[in-house]
Amino acid sequence: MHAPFAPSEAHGRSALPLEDLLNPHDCAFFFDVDGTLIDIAIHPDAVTVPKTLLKTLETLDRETGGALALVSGRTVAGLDALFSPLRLAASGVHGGEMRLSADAEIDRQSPELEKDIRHGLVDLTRHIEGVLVEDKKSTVALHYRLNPEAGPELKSLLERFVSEAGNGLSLLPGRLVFEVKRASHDKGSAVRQFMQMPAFAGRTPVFMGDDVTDEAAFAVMKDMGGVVVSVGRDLPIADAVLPQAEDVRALLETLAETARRN
Ligand SMILES: O=P(O)(O)OC[C@H]1O[C@H](O[C@H]2O[C@H](CO)[C@@H](O)[C@H](O)[C@H]2O)[C@H](O)[C@@H](O)[C@@H]1O
Repeated sequence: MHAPFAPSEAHGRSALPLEDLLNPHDCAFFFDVDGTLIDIAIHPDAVTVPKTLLKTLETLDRETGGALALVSGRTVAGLDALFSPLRLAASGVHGGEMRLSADAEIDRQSPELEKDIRHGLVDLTRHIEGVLVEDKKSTVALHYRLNPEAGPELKSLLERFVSEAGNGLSLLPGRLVFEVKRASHDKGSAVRQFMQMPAFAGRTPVFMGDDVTDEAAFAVMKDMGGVVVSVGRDLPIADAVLPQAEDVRALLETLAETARRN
């Protein structure tokens, strides 16, 4: 495991490593997926979930009594397919879908985006080479990983589109992606809902995330006395910083083993 790149007391952080700071039996765990649990890939469908990660998550979920949730920009159905056969509590499309426990139904927080909006986004960006449109119905992700130079043009087109559409739409930047979504929900609203559930309530919330899209949840951690673990970005709000997803996986393996033994 790499050493965290900001292990000292910068920003008032504890010098203790996370494996010593976090007692899994007292924590509620929230994990962003892409860039946090799994490595970034060139295409949304090209990611892989290591088998060891499945085992680790299964153990942590069991040992915490279900106080563990995936909180992602992907759909919950997409998360189930990726993490199969594991099924966990999950929030999808940036708080737009909630499954409050592993065996619950998926609850949609707002209506799907209208067809003319979704199709309008395809038309608007068709001429930009290397832009991939991922239509998740509740949100539309416009990826430019295949052509990073397209970022500024894409951003300005989408800002105008969202402002002209009105209708409570917002634009959320991510890792070489812009997502058009409703403003009414985000990862912060998702985490607040989980924390009201019996499996999560009364525990210390811990959110691990790598992206701008995780910042709403980071802010909620601060309101709730929780712990922010930032992956790959040294943010003042972070209680700890880990360099990359493989360091998260190694930390979780240690925590799962600790939980299993005690
Ligand atoms: O909130 P997350 O779980 O981090 O999901 C955010 C978005 O992740 C996916 O896109 C990102 O990962 C892809 C695979 O590594 C990468 O190719 C892309 O450039 C990234 O933006 C996913 O496709 C989106 O739907 C999620 O919203």
